[in-house]
Amino acid sequence: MFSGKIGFIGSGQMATALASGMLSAGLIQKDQLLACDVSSVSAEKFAAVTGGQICPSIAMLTEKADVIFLSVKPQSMAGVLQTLSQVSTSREKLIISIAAGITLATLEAGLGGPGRIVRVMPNTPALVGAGASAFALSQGTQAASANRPSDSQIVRQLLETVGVAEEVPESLMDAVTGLSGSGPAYVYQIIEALSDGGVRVGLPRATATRLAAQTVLGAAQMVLSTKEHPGALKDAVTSPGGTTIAGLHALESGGLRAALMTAVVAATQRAKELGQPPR
Ligand SMILES: NC(=O)C1=CN([C@@H]2O[C@H](COP(=O)(O)OP(=O)(O)OC[C@H]3O[C@@H](n4cnc5c(N)ncnc54)[C@H](O)[C@@H]3O)[C@@H](O)[C@H]2O)C=CC1
Ligand SMILES: O=C(O)[C@@H]1CCC=N1
Repeated sequence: MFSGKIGFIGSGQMATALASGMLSAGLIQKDQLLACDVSSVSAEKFAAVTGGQICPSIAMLTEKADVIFLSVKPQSMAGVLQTLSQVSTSREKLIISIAAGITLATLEAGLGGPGRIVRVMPNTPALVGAGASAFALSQGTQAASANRPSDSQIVRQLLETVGVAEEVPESLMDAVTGLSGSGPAYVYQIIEALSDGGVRVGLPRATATRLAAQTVLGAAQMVLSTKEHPGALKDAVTSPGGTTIAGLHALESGGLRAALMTAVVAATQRAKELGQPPR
């Protein structure tokens, strides 16, 4: 259980996934959840899905919340930081940015100096408790004291409630963004393509999609549970002269592995670009 209030500035896809995951896991109740958004459509959708309270302003949310997620697009961050820096109580709050590319230095500069600031890269499977997040702490985060956990412990608790969480040096946050932040979209394309393949060889669509998704889930669980190298697990599926090696040969001819590696590199590069100040 978490006893404080959690606020989201920006109540879109990722905020809704995190909030819903925390509620489903029983970490918080809906009366501990706040959000504010410039779009009333987005705010109302968040309230309808989560039951959280909508605040009319960033100032009001900041007064009430103990932990504040900055969950706007990177392009909207400068304006949010400017508004937040003018709310005197913001310096006491734990501020967690989930924006791709936005550095701790940019967050500190925008908020008027060092503070309780953390950079997190979550992903949308947090909605179903299967998220993969990484976080990097700024110098101004608080250590534990007799009556209070450290900011690091708070962030880890929030993220581990909705999946796995790794603390990483900030220099690796763009790489995390390119891999696990964007990664669910790569895997959805893989599942869709596998399903298309199943339909191509005669399976009904619903059956094909279910089998494809469960195959991805099962293979991922094998990697995590057995701790075997993925190549060794692949070898265990692959009979000499059998069906799997025929399929793997086709994947190699299509450049699947190179395409996935290039996707991670391209997304990492884009995260770096998003963190640059606009020209
Ligand atoms: N969608 C994803 O899978 C992931 C997104 N992120 C990061 O999360 C952040 C949000 O992304 P999404 O949820 O996908 O975007 P989104 O577009 O669904 O949500 C952003 C929300 O912020 C609101 N907003 C814009 N300016 C605002 C302001 N000044 N004050 C209050 N609200 C404002 C928008 O109206 C919108 O509802 C981004 O920085 C993104 O890099 C990180 C990991 C994964
Ligand atoms: O596409 C994006 O920019 C965001 C960041 C990671 C996932 N979605």
